[in-house]
Amino acid sequence: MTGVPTVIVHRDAELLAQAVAARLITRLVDTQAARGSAHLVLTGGTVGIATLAALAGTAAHDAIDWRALDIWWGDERFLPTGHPERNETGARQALLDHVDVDPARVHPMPGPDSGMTAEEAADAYAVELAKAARPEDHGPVPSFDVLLLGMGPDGHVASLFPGQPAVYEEDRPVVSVHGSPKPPPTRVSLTFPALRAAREVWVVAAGEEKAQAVRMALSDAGPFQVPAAGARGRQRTLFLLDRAAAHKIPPSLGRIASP
Ligand SMILES: O=C(O)[C@H](O)[C@@H](O)[C@H](O)[C@H](O)COP(=O)(O)O
Repeated sequence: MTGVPTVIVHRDAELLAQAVAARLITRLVDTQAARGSAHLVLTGGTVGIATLAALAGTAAHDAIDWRALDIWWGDERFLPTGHPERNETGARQALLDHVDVDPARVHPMPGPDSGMTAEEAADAYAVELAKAARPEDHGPVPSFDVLLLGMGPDGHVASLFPGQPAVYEEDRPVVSVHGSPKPPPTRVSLTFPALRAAREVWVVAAGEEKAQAVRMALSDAGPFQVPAAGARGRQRTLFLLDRAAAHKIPPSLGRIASP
């Protein structure tokens, strides 16, 4: 797990989404050039989906080999396929329906229409992740090249909410979540062990309401109290923020890029 995250601040939420999309193109193109394929984990939330829309809106997205990209989700609302509140629905509408992905390499988390409970859906996703893992990966999930995370005002990432059972999970890569403080109440989420298998974790946050959680996540808060404090990649962790979300960061953090 890496040490101190790199913080990059952009003028506003719109530029942040464009900049993260551009960064994603470069990262995925470089990864595919080096290894022929890549694993990307998507997030829900307004900033996460805005990033996908920005990616769809730039012609440069065709530099990515969409047929050689495995797409996963960090969490999912436990709702039927096609439900407007599913993270998958948002991702398909914003991006995936507009690029030539290989359907066999798009891995949505199952919903209740699968006939499974949330627990069974979590177990099924863990099996799918394990099938995609290779011997050189660190554990039962692939070494995700980029794992995107939005962050809530309480510092939650994926569906790992402060003090809830899922933040204490250290063995299973995927769990069900009940009683989520952010509706809907039932979800499926990657756990910290799965998040930390990623080569790079990118926490993307915008807005004044995130500033205190950003400050705590970059200071000495613990991951159970502020889950974003536990979201760290094996090689690199980025906090990609707009100025409003960054304005409470302690000066002690050192130089912050602010294009
Ligand atoms: O299912 C979800 O809701 C997301 O995965 C969640 O983790 C989201 O990314 C954050 O709550 C930030 O959402 P906003 O960007 O909309 O504040």
